[in-house]
Amino acid sequence: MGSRNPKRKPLSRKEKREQEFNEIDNLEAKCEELSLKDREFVNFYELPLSSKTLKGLNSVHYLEMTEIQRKALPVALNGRDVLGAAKTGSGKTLAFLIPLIELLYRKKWTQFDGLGALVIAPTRELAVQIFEVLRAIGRQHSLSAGLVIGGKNVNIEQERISRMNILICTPGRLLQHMDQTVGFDCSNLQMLVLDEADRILDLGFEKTVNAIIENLPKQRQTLLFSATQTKSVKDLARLSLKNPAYVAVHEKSEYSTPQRLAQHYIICPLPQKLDYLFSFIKSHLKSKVLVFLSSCKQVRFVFETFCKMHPGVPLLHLHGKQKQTKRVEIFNKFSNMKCAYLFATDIAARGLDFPAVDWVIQVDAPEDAETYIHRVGRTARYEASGQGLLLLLPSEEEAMIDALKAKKVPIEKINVKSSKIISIQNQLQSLCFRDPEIKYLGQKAFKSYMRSVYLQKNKLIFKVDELPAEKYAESLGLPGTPKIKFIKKSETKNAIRQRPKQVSESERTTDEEDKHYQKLIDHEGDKIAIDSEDGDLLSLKRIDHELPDELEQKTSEPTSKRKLLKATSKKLWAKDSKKGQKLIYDDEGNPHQVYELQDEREFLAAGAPVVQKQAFVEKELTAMKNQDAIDKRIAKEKRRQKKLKYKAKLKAEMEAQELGPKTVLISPQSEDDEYQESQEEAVQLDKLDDIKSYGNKRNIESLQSDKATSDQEEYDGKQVRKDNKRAKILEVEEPETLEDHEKLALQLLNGF
Ligand SMILES: Nc1ncnc2c1ncn2[C@@H]1O[C@H](COP(=O)(O)OP(=O)(O)OP(=O)(O)O)[C@@H](O)[C@H]1O
Repeated sequence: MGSRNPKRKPLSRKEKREQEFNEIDNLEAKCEELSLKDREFVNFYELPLSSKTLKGLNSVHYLEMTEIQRKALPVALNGRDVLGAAKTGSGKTLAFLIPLIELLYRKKWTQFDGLGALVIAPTRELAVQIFEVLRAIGRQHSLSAGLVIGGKNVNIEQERISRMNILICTPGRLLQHMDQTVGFDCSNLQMLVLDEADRILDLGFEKTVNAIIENLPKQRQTLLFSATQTKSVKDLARLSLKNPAYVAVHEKSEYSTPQRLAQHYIICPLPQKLDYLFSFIKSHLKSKVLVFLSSCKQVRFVFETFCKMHPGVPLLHLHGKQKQTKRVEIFNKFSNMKCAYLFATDIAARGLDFPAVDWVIQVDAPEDAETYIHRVGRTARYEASGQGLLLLLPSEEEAMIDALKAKKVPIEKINVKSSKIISIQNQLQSLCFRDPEIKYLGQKAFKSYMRSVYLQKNKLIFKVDELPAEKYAESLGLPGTPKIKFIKKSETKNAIRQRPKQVSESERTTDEEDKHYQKLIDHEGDKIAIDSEDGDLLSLKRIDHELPDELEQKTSEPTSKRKLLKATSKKLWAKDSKKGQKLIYDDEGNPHQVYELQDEREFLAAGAPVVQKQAFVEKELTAMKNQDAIDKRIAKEKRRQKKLKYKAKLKAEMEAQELGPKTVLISPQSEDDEYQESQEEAVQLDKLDDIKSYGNKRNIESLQSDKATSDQEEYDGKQVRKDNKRAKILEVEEPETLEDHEKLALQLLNGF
């Protein structure tokens, strides 16, 4: 007889704590030994990890480590600072989250110890994603974790933030809490992680990140991870790294991008970019594709117009000007879709782990090779394969390809059969013509594209002077080329002066795009101003751009009370400023005053006013009559063509069915309304199909009354109802000649 397993007595709280403390002592010793070992670990359980973390990893099926995890985890668990670099999609997130959880666990961190670890990510989406991974693998631990990103209610965050042990945040919002939230204390911080470290340490975030670091204790462990890692000594000094371990697993590999990623580029003239993109979509309807464009406005224009052209696949768009809830919704939606196109700015370029993306298309060239690598890395993640396609203008090809080759990106040129390209220019033109909002979006997209090219740092790739501006505007469907004016830095001083030094939190954005411009401006000697209706001067949004002291004083301290009053009173300002002028534009786009007076001498020379008036009236009358006659002829011809077409169709159908006597069913309708005509014609043809199957007059009558009823439901105008009541059936031999038609028309006019 086998003895039954005696039921184990559950451990008391004290016993549990003792067991945990034993485990921790054991782990501490093993982690210290890690520096001595030169052993390759393969599975997570081989590392000195807590049973809680191992359970968490197991629950999401992470068993075997990826290369970066194998190399970075032992070093980080040993307590050293780490500079981790590995290809996109190679599992860097776990390489910093596991040491973070383990460190706090080994230090027996409790809610009373406050903030123990900080993870900083460049975009909100990436922060959300990291938070989700942390939640998944850390669920067995009793540590509290919070997500601190812009676009959420700051007050709610303020209430909770001081209770958190781990924070995942974007730089702007974190600094805001450091400045404003009472009781937010970082003095006990044990670990700082920068994901996409090179991005966080670059110029766009420089001042914010410096200010954050000033608030952190120097005694801490720091981990930096990115696919394109910084090695700048200056950057490392800023972070006070101590003897960091540089773990770059793919540095020696032949290529810097994933092995299963096939990368191609095509040369595409600027005015044909959207044709190429649309043609690609039409021929890849069963794919999941991420499309990168250079600005929010580009994204919006392409998204709105392509939606209206119904390509036959779901379209989504993601950019920094959307509300946070919308951004999260789109992120989740695209993640869960099998076939869809997501048009996005560079906010989607780094770190995001959308599952199973088949293609990444870069419609607008990336600012540099690093950005290319991050964008294209949204596909072929972990063990999956994927494809990348880059569209380059002829002027961009040489320098961009050189830059990519220098960064070990294997990219091949392919040619596209011009016969396969669908031109959408006419459709865009008609959309812009019909919908002023689309036209407005198009103008904005045009300007923002030109602006982004102008602002690019690498002038060997981006040559604004070589862009075919007019043709590009035409290709977007715009009726004319929007005016753009590039002005020198000195000319923008006034505009700068008028900007307040600080911007509100709602204006602060982690939007890659804005920072990207920001960064570029810092590099540029010149600034750019766009001559747009909303005074779209390229202004600096970010808080870390200060005005020179001198300028600041001029704006903030008016020299007299009168000036102060004037500066703050809209009424006084409006009184002194010039009144606006109303202009009318002719067909050629030339502006005219609303009332333009003829030169008096010319007017008198043309004869007496009464005679002139008479001549004018006669001239206009003749013109009207002529035009009227032309219109009538056209309308008549249209009606005739339509009748002939309808008759031929009917005849063919009758013959096919051998329905006996030829019958034409006519109902009263307005001949002017083409749309209604065609609708009713379609209805009649449908009904006739039914008639044919019954084949007798009674059915025809009942169908006619059916039609009257459905017409009444559809058009609720009185006249239509009246007409329908009067509707009769007219059976005639099919008219063969023009006389027959006229006779039939007369009968109809005379009420049969
Ligand atoms: N050990 C593992 N076993 C199985 N899958 C893993 C493992 N580690 C990571 N992954 C998966 O690999 C994918 C990419 O991981 P992750 O997002 O961490 O990559 P990354 O290196 O940070 O990429 P990027 O450079 O683009 O930010 C994720 O879907 C993740 O679930």
